[in-house]
Amino acid sequence: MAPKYKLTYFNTRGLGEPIRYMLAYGDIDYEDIRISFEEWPKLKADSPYGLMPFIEINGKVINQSTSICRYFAKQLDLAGKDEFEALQIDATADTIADLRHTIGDYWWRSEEKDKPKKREILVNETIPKYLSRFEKQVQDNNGYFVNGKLSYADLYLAANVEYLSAVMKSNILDGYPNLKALVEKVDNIPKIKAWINKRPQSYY
Ligand SMILES: N[C@@H](CCC(=O)N[C@@H](CS)C(=O)NCC(=O)O)C(=O)O
Repeated sequence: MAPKYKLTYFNTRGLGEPIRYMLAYGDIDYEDIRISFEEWPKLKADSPYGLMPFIEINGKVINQSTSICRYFAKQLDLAGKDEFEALQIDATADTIADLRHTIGDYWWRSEEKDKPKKREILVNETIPKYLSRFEKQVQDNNGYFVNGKLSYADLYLAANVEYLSAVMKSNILDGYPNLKALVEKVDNIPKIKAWINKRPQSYY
């Protein structure tokens, strides 16, 4: 029997969307549980490490969004054909997660008075540092992050772009044509496209 999955996260894209992309790509059935910011404090103490997202798999609860993506990626043949390819894919996804964490720190965990300076550093230094390297990697790999074929790192970028662009209040991929083309390719995979068309609306 197919495992029973329940994914719990805020009603945002944020750290939940990469997992939802994997589930959509694999056409995997799951319960998409969305917790409001008001409800969350009541649930926090009973969650693993007081953080979301987490997934329940046949009654067992597991945290860490990127690990959960990788778990599904392995089942969907998106995690590499051998150990070295898997390492390249994992390193790419973890680097995207690093960028997301830095942007998240600025937006969610900074004092208002510090935000303008932090934003300036992000826009002028941090984001270009990451995206220019990603751009070259995709250019060198025939339109994908690793070895010219789709992997979960590609889905991971695509699933993060709207959230990060919402935080930065501009499309973070402007000026990076290879990354834009990659995201468009991923978002046009029929099962991903169907998910994008039916998913609940959210700003972040
Ligand atoms: N490394 C973890 C980070 C989890 C995390 O920071 N979750 C944030 C949401 S974006 C959270 O639950 N914040 C609520 C809180 O701190 O109460 C992952 O990728 O799953």
